Amino acid sequence: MSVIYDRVALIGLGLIAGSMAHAMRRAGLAGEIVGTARSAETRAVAAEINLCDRITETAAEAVAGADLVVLAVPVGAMAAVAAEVAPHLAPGATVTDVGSVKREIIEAVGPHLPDAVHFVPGHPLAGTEHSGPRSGFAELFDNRYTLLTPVEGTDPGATAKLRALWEGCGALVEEMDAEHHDLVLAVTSHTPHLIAYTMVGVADDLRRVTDSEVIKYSAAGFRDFTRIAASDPTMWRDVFLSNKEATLEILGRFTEELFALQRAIRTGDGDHLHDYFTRTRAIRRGIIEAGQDTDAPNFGREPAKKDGPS
Ligand SMILES: NC(=O)c1ccc[n+]([C@@H]2O[C@H](COP(=O)([O-])OP(=O)(O)OC[C@H]3O[C@@H](n4cnc5c(N)ncnc54)[C@H](O)[C@@H]3O)[C@@H](O)[C@H]2O)c1
Ligand SMILES: O=C(O)C(=O)C[C@]1(C(=O)O)C=C[C@@H](O)C=C1
Repeated sequence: MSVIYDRVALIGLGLIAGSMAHAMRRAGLAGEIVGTARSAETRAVAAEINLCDRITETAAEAVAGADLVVLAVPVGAMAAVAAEVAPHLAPGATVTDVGSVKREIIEAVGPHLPDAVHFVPGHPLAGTEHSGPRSGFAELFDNRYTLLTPVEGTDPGATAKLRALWEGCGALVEEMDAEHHDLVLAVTSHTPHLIAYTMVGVADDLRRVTDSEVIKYSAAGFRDFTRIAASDPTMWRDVFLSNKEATLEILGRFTEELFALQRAIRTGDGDHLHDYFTRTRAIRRGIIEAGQDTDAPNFGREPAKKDGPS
């Protein structure tokens, strides 16, 4: 594969930016990768593991002369970072982000950017519960979707170039309206995370079951919940605060279904439970048939990675 952007600036050097750096290098997609992070410790680790070709102290320095700028910080920090880099962006550059929520980022980031740059928001649907500069790996995006949510009037050439970069990183790319993205992700990612956080919280609260019993006897289902519930607290706080409406809508539906199942258990309605579980089993089979097998090595089940500073 050949170079798509001469200089890519990564703002924030955690799981996603780190994985992009590895994936871009794997395929030779960037002439130069420049990275920056707000903490000196993160920058030092990134330099130590040679994550980027160059590390700068400030975001302003990182974006100078870059033809692609990737905002890879928590959703709630996107606007401030955009405001900081805006005066230093090269005319004609593309700015993208990797945030898990799209509408609020577009509203918060868009107004800071000069007319002379292209803003193409994005979201790779791939991750792990780890964070920080040591957690990234080149295969993270392989065969996983990245959704681009360009706003009306975005230059199709800028979107096509970003699509090529993500494809070069191994991703399957689709375009989607930001509002719809936020609803879909509330169903497939945000609410499931909230449920995992809750279930692990319940186990923690249940004083009749000791912590050591939770650890010793944790069955596979609960273990999966604990992996998800170990995800970065700042990232997930921002996701829920930013995707409030869609998450609350899905949570409302979830609660209704939960009450129906609760009632079926109380009244001994085995048919209801059986029918329900038959329907949900078919969804899992559909995911596997579509090639998005959650047991595949790249579905958040990579060998343990160390969390680094973030
Ligand atoms: N982790 C996932 O599974 C996943 C998947 C897809 C998208 N995302 C999105 O990608 C973005 C980055 O997530 P990540 O998992 O790489 O996070 P991370 O914690 O691994 O890295 C975040 C980086 O942002 C920096 N940062 C944190 N707060 C900041 C602030 N206030 N100002 C400037 N920099 C700040 C940190 O120092 C770090 O370098 C988030 O917006 C997240 O929603 C995450
Ligand atoms: O496997 C995981 O750790 C994830 O939860 C990754 C996951 C997801 O929900 O699928 C989490 C948040 C993102 O915005 C994208 C991907």
